[in-house]
Amino acid sequence: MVAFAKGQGTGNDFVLLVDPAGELSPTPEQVVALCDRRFGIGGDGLIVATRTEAMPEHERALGGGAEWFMDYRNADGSVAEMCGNGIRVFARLLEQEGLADVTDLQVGTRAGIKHVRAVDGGFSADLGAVRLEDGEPLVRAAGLPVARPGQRVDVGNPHVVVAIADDAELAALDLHTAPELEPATPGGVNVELVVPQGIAGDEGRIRMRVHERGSGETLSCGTGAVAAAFATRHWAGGAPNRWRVEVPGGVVHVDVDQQADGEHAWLTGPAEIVYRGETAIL
Ligand SMILES: N[C@H](CCC[C@H](N)C(=O)O)C(=O)O
Repeated sequence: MVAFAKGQGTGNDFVLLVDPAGELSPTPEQVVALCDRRFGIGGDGLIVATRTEAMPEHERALGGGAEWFMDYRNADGSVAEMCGNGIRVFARLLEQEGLADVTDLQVGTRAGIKHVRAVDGGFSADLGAVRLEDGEPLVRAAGLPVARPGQRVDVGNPHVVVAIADDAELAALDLHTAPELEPATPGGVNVELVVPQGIAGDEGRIRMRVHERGSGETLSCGTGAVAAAFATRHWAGGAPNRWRVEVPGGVVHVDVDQQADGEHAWLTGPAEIVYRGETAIL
């Protein structure tokens, strides 16, 4: 039997393993079994905490000088570069295990080293420079009256953000099946459907739903919230720098931070370890 933790951040939930020496190396089939909500533990994804030195050479290079590496897998067993909600829950687990000082933590990921800080009972993570990309794929979704052009956003993982007319149209979307993109994105893409809610003071507000690559509709997606904020800010003319993003599972905040290599996104929100157990799946 192998010990695991179950955690969540704004309803994006994860199975978590602490595997310092990288001995578990779960197969895609085991990830699917762990994330299955009937036959397994259940989760939108799996997070494995491994010492960067124990990761394969490619990941070790990406993880640089960070002591711990966040190895993220989607519920379908596919590997993703980054998980914005997950890195907060990852930090919470390291804190509870006494494995790291999380007041100011560097985490290795397949999208490079990320900086995480404990704030106001949750965590704030610098997800790195966010890039708006060319090409406006046409997006079709069940319940969306007409196909709409989407904005491609790179948050270390790929996203397409689509503006939705209003809350009623957002609620009417059926995201049991993945939105269809034209042209399609090789390897799949995370799709955020967003209703701008206006700007209050220096804070923009949006409401969104998300269909995640490799997991389906989730209650929240951290990198997706960043993508949605950056796309909406672009459509609004490049301001403001602070965004409140309401997702079905709660609220996260996105702050734009101009750094030498571009506009970074700080993603802030809660993180909770809900329970612990042992599994026979591994
Ligand atoms: N499904 C995403 C990874 C999980 C991202 C999401 N859970 C987040 O909080 O960023 C992908 O394949 O890129």
